[in-house]
Amino acid sequence: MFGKKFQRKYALTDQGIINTKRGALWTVIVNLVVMGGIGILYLLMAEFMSTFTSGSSLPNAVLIIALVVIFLILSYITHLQQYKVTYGLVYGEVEQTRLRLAERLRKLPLGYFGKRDLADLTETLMSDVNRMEHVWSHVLGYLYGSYISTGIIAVCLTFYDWRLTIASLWGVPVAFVLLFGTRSIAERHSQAVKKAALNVSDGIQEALENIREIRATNQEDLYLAALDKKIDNHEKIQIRGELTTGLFVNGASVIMRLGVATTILLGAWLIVSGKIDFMLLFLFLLIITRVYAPFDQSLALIAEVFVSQISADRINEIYEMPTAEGSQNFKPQGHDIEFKDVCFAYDTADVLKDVSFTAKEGEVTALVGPSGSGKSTCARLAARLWDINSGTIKVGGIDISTIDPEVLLRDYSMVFQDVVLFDDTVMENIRLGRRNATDDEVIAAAKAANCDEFVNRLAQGYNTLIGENGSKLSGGERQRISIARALLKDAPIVLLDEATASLDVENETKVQEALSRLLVGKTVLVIAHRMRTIEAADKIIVLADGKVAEQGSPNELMSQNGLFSRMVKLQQQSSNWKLN
Ligand SMILES: Nc1ncnc2c1ncn2[C@@H]1O[C@H](COP(=O)(O)OP(=O)(O)OP(=O)(O)O)[C@@H](O)[C@H]1O
Repeated sequence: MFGKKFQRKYALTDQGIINTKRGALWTVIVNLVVMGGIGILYLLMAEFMSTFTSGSSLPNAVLIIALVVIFLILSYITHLQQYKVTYGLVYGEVEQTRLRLAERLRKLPLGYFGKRDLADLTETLMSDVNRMEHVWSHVLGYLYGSYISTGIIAVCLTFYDWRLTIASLWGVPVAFVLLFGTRSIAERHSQAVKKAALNVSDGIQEALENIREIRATNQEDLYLAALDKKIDNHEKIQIRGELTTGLFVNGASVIMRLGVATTILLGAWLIVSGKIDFMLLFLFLLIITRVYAPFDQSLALIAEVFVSQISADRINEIYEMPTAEGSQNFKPQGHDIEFKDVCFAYDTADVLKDVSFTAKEGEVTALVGPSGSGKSTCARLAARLWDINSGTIKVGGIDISTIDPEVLLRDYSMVFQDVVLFDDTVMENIRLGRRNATDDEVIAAAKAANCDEFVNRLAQGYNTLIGENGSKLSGGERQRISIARALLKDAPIVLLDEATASLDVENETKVQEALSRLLVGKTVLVIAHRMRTIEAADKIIVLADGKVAEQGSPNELMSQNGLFSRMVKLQQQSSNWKLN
């Protein structure tokens, strides 16, 4: 009952499955204790009845009180224990599940994040886990414990009268068969509700992210109307879903309770025909009122069990996604980056086709080419941010697909177009480059990246909070923080993707000076549209449509009169830059 399939079905951790078993066990104990109370009530009633009918003496009051007190104490202890196991331990399970998800996400290749949108992932981490929490705490232990205790009670009752046992309990399996038979309908509705809810959160997130563009293009009304439509649709689908599950759940509850009617009818007939006495019917009536109670609670939440299946599937999808793993032992012979026949596609369309080149240690290798030719993709693949489809990428002779990305990235400093900053101070954002750097080292790197000038203007200097993703800073300031981070890290491989694109000429010149100090002796892969940025490159790889069109020194390429020389000439028309 509580095997691996059950664990996967409800996305439980190993500890979670143990807790669920405990919850079910304590539910069985609670239900049996309550049945014991009903048994005491029955015995007392039987004694009183025989006093009235045969005139025997009344039962001993002390014994009655003792039995009631024992029942109350047992009931209190078992309920408390059941509460602790089913509710208390579930919070630990929620924590473990979120940590396990976060750990998985940390190790997933970046390609995964391109395929699933962030609102969807946040939904899994927050709402899906919350929904599972409700099922773990309110349903699983109660439901499975009730199955077991009802089975035990049914066996005991057959010793009294098998006919009445069937008459009183037939409704339970029939109700559940009906409910699980209509499960696919409920699940379909749940899926539709979930999709509509995601559409709403996507719409809200999109509106918040693009608020500037929406205002700038006067699209507010249009956006709100579209969002309104999504919210209305969600409401409509939700009401339809609630009605459907309500119908099935209440139908099942009514069928279960029909057992009371059949027990009374059969019991009355058995009494009239002299086969049982009234007290036995009374016992059955007492018991069935209690047997239905835990099922009622589970039935009310059964819709959640159905919906939870979708949440569990979404959680399992993250658990089961192959992570980017590899050896912890990375001892390359130097840091040459070698691409050999590399093919890569983000989805189905090939972005890189048989790309081969070597970026040598101590040299600056520049990737140039038209927009969309695959330059940034090459830089990302060089750091194993994605895994390639075929070919090999080696660093210092070691295939990087065999190395744990976290270990590999220790040897990389990266400055990309899309700078990622955290809602923390300037100091801590730069320190991300090297966690154990002292304040003085951070400030030295910041000065080298020309951050000092704008940091001194901030209210709390280096201790100023810069907002979500550095929203309080300009594009150029954010880029300089990213460069300071790379300077601080001082890794043997440096990837620069449009690293100075957001800087004005004066700042660019200063930062280029700092960068040129950083780049000495390193393996540098640089991407820039502005030829000025790559004029000092030792080697140039020209990409066109995902293929290497030309490669060589700048002078060699200029003399070939190919794509590179055309690009340089085009830029010369708008500036006076000259090669050599
Ligand atoms: N995350 C992604 N998912 C799917 N396709 C992508 C992704 N990133 C880039 N692409 C596609 O891959 C191709 C190469 O993109 P890439 O960013 O490498 O080009 P690029 O040469 O760096 O362009 P640019 O000079 O404009 O920055 C483009 O067609 C782009 O649309």
